[in-house]
This record gives sequence, structure tokens and C-alpha cells, in this order.
Amino acid sequence: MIEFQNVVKKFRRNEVLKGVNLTIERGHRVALVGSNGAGKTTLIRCLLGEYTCEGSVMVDSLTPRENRRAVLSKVGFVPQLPPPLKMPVGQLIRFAASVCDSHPQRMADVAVRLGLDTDQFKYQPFVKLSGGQKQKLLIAIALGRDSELLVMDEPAANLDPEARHIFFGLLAEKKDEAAMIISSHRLDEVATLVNRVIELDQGQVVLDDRVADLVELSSRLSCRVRLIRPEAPFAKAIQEWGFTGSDDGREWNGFVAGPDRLRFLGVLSRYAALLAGIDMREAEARQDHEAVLND
Ligand SMILES: Nc1ncnc2c1ncn2[C@@H]1O[C@H](COP(=O)(O)OP(=O)(O)OP(=O)(O)O)[C@@H](O)[C@H]1O
Repeated sequence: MIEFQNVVKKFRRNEVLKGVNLTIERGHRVALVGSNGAGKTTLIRCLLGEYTCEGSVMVDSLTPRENRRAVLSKVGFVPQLPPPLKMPVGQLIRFAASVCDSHPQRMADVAVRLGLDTDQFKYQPFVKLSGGQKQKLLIAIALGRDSELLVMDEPAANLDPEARHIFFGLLAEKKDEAAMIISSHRLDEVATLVNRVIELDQGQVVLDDRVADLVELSSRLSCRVRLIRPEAPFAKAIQEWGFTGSDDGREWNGFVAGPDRLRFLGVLSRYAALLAGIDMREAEARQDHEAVLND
């Protein structure tokens, strides 16, 4: 589906991509990782035909630079930084839907699933939405259409836990029909969403690994956390995950999206000395899984 062959990109004398070779097929969910300046965005821009480059880039046998319209019609794209668009939300959705031959209602429906009622904001300029609202709308535009390739730059960073869970479910619906490239600085943010990890360093592929594809994207864990004693900073941190506490503040219950389990355990690990027990069970998956960590 996507083929990079010996792709070199130079900005004046600065060689930013130094001969990248990659083949990405439908069903591949790729984490494109690497430190700041590694070349991730440049590679994506070459893929979208925004940049000329040496070597060859092909999307379904089409060169993006010469066939931008045809290539972009296959691609749902969530940019890293929201564009500073003054266009009102309603108009933006109608425009985006017309460009990619979708229906505005399809995009609005995805937005509603993510918790953004676009009707309420239809006259509001896009640029005046909050960071999370912009992210939800951009995701709705990218997912509320047919696409064979989804390219997303840190797409879930601004989403609250509930919206992340819905977002992972939306990705699960697309996982067999599309290839996905999710760019991130941090592998732990995206590790459970993908089945392949590609790392760029100074414009070169330094790692290309297929990884275990075991986490159900749409699964959800029911969690109970018990503490030795209540503590206010812990309460604040876990309430951000939508958990509710017992009256004495020593037991907390809530749900965590399956792919978010690592992030959640990362948060808990900061309070390891407080923990008396953690109980995590698959709440919505077909098979019942149980991970119990007791004191
Ligand atoms: N338009 C440009 N003109 C000149 N240099 C550029 C341009 N775009 C990117 N670069 C340079 O190319 C290198 C790679 O940048 P790129 O944005 O692709 O990195 P990245 O891996 O996406 O980084 P980040 O994680 O910080 O977004 C950097 O050194 C950057 O300064």
C-alpha cells in the first residue's frame, strides 16, 4: 500500500531523511517514533505529497507529489498542531466532507461519540475551540470518512480518558480496512495501539519491529484500587481518570480503556508506597481476563 524507496530529503545542505526504505500494508498499525527532529513529520509530509524528495514514494502505486488529489482522497489525517482556522465549525465540517466525498453528518456523528456536540458550536470559529475540542473535531473529520490510510500525529494527547476510550474503539472499527501511522515522541503513549514500531533517528530507520497485537483496542478494564491511607494528590490524579472514591478515600473504582492500561499503571506507580491492592478486569472484551495485584 505504501512504499518508500531510498527516500532522501534535504533542506539546503541539511539531509533530514537519509535513504528511508519502508513498506507498509493494510492492517499495519505503525507507531512512528523518534526524538525531536528525527524526521517523522518530514517523512509524513513526503507521504502526503507536500514535499518533493529523492527516491520514490508510492501510495497504492500512485506518486503523492504528482497525484495529490487522488492520494489525499485515501488519507485521513490528524495533524500535530491544529491549524489556526477562523472558519466556523459547521462550515468547516461541510467543507471537509465535500473535499473527501463524505457526508457532514458522518463527521458530526463521530464528534458526538467523542463527546463534542458540533451543533452547539456550529457558528463558533474553529480557532476559538479548546485544545481538546479541536482535537476531537480533527479526529472526527479524519475518521468520519472512508480512508485507506490514517496518519495521526499524537492524536490522543489532548483527550480525556473517556474520549480516549471512544477514540480507541473508533480505531478498532478501521483496523482491518486501513493502514495507520501514529507518530509520537513517546512509545509508551502509543505502544498498545500498534502492531509495528518504526523508529527514526537522524533521518534513518534504526528499528522496525512487529510487536504483539494482543490488546483489544475497544476493550475496557474495570479497576478497583485500594490504599493504605487516603491522600489528596492521589485522589486528584485518579479523579482525572473518572474514578470515584469511597467515603474514607481508601477505595477507588472506575474504568480504564484497554490500550491505556500502561499509562494508568504508570500513574499508579507514582503512588506505589500508598497501594494496598489493585484489581483490573476486562469489562467489555469477549474473554474474561484478570490481573490481580495484591499486597
Ligand atoms: N521546512 C523546513 N526547512 C528546513 N528544515 C526543516 C524543515 N522542516 C523540518 N526541518 C528540519 O528537519 C529536521 C527533522 O524535522 P521533523 O519536523 O521532520 O522532525 P520530527 O521527528 O517530526 O520532530 P518533532 O518530534 O520535534 O516533531 C529538523 O532538524 C528540522 O529542523
